[in-house]
Amino acid sequence: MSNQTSAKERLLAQARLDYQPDLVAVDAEAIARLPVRADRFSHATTGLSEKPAGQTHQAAAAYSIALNSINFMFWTPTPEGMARYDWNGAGGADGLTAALDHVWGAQPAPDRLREVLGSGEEKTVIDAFGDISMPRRRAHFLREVLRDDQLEQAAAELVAAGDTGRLTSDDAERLAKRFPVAYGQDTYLMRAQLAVMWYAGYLIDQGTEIDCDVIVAANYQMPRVMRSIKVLRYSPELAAKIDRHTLIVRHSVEERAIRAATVLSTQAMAQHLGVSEHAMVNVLWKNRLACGNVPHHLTITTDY
Ligand SMILES: Nc1nc2c(c(CN[C@H]3C=C[C@H](O)[C@@H]3O)cn2[C@@H]2O[C@H](COP(=O)(O)O)[C@@H](O)[C@H]2O)c(=O)[nH]1
Repeated sequence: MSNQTSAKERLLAQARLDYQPDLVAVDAEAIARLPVRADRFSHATTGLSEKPAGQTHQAAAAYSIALNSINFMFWTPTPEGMARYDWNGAGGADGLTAALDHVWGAQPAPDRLREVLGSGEEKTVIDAFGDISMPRRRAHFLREVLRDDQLEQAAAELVAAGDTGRLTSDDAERLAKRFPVAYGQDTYLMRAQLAVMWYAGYLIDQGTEIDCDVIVAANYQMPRVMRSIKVLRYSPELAAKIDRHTLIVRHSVEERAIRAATVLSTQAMAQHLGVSEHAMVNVLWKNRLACGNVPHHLTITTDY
């Protein structure tokens, strides 16, 4: 592993180490049978262009970074399994986005966000987002991101990277280094890459050509979708655990196996279909509600 040059290569290498096909296997034959329909694939449209933060590249980058610092775990364990996060009728990440927009207000710059959520106090998160899991952790993440002019500096860096026409996992790794608490704890850089992908999606919506090279699959929705389309094959024991809503411990062999298989199958599917990995994940993400009530694995984590 001496000549790894990019963050993406490092995270693919991590996935190969964590891969446990006895627990979760990538089904190469199922992938080979996927119909090639390149017309269905595109970048993620996030609606950021229509928001106040969409008025400038700098503000859009800041929004992408702030939002994704707390884009994780939209469920809470309950005796029956779990309860999903909801904000005024919008569920999961969509609910978070709606609540964040409310705090952000009408100005492009993140000043109001800093005013309302910069203190690091748990109560500010509960007031802004309602009944959400891990409010203390989210408050700490926001405090780090909103400290001094760190967010503005990180946004300026992302804008400069975007100006080169190419955004990659290396830009996500830079975010993880700048914000070790909010972004630096995940070996798969899931939310950091999502931040980069949001900004890339914004630029593409603005008509800018961007080569975006990230893999944002290691969350709880992607493995669920991939299981339902049979691209991932779970061991009967692990499948039963997930179906029974048994918690899967963070960093356990099982959790790492799930995340690894998700990353590797994203790469394999994208290669088979001749599309980028972010477009691959985006089409699965958009169709995640179509796989009915297949449960997702429950890991208490701030990574995704
Ligand atoms: N690959 C990929 N993963 C994504 C996103 C998003 C937010 N995007 C949308 C929001 C508004 C716009 O329409 C965006 O498209 C959240 N996640 C991850 O999923 C999990 C949340 O799932 P649920 O509980 O069902 O919302 C959580 O781990 C979160 O980190 C994405 O776009 N791509």
